Amino acid sequence: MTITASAIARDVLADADRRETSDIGQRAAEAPVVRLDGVFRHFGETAALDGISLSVRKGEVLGIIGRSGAGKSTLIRCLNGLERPDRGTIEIEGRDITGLSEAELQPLRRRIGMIFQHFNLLSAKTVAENVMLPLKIEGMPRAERRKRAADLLDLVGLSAKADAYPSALSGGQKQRVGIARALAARPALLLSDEATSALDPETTASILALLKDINTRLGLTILLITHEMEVVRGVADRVAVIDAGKIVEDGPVWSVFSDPKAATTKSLLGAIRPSLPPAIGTALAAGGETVLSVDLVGPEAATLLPALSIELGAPIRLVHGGIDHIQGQSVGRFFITLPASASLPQAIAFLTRHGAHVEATGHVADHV
Ligand SMILES: Nc1ncnc2c1ncn2[C@@H]1O[C@H](COP(=O)(O)OP(=O)(O)OP(=O)(O)O)[C@@H](O)[C@H]1O
Repeated sequence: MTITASAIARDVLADADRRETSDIGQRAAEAPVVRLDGVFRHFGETAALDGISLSVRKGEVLGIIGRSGAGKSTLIRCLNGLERPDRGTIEIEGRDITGLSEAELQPLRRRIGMIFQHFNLLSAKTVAENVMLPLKIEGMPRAERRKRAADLLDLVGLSAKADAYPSALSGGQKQRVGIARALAARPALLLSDEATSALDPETTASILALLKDINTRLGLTILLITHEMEVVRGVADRVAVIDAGKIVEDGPVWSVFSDPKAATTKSLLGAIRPSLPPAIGTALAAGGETVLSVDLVGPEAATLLPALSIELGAPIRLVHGGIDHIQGQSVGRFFITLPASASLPQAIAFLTRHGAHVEATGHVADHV
């Protein structure tokens, strides 16, 4: 579905800018939208958060990924003030929220729009009424609320469903309503808590495309909490991997995907990063073949293998892998074998000279 640029996009942007220079002030304009510094939250012996330091810049989409029990929910609860850290600071738009009273937290919570796995829509209210609810709580006049809800439903491509009830919507449509509602109060941050986990892959892709569209057109900062690398890959600029309450890896998505360092990252990437199927590896090794795994990021990923063939004067065989495109980068991961006549050291030297990371497995000695 294509969502055309609408007045709401300009309106949300203009409003966000006004807030920045008036309500929040110059300090906030320069500060990250979210900043955590040395945040600890222990439950007895369990370190749910074990010294988390993290910043989310304005306009950035940050994916926080971790397995079950890694500390994601505790992090979310700390961000919206439902949980207080034992130690450390949490700043939202430059303001430390850790010492604030419940009353002081209320306006700050409105700066964070949230979307959830199970949508959390009110079943007795129509789609438009659900979107208007945060504005009603804010005290916005009814006519203004209706106009803003209509604009937001236009933004998420659901104008035709304004008067429908949630029970008449598909999961993807419900999440679109959730997104419209989360944006109603013009938040500084959209916090997505496993928002696509209950959706099928196609609907997930359309929701991620919508989030990316909103991020691009409105400059909205988005924090995605997920256990799925596909979600991070689809929409995030940067990914932070959380494990046992610690950030074990943090970097641009293309970089982490092409060269994961932490064991947790490698394991989480397992399903979507090509790895040589064991049966193929075993068969090749039994046949005395050397398998090279070759990782390369950049435009050369597309030309590297033909160039290697020319260098060696012999055909090489691609047995697994290919080129992925992440954040505009070509991320190549290939598994190749060389003919027995080719020089393995020459191949490795050539690939390394062209910036590839190479590992040899199998009957390496046969070639040397
Ligand atoms: N209120 C609590 N009391 C005791 N232990 C807790 C509490 N909340 C969280 N924990 C523990 O802290 C750790 C982190 O939990 P958390 O719910 O933050 O993980 P998670 O990454 O959100 O997991 P999931 O993806 O399964 O929701 C877990 O070991 C959990 O058992």
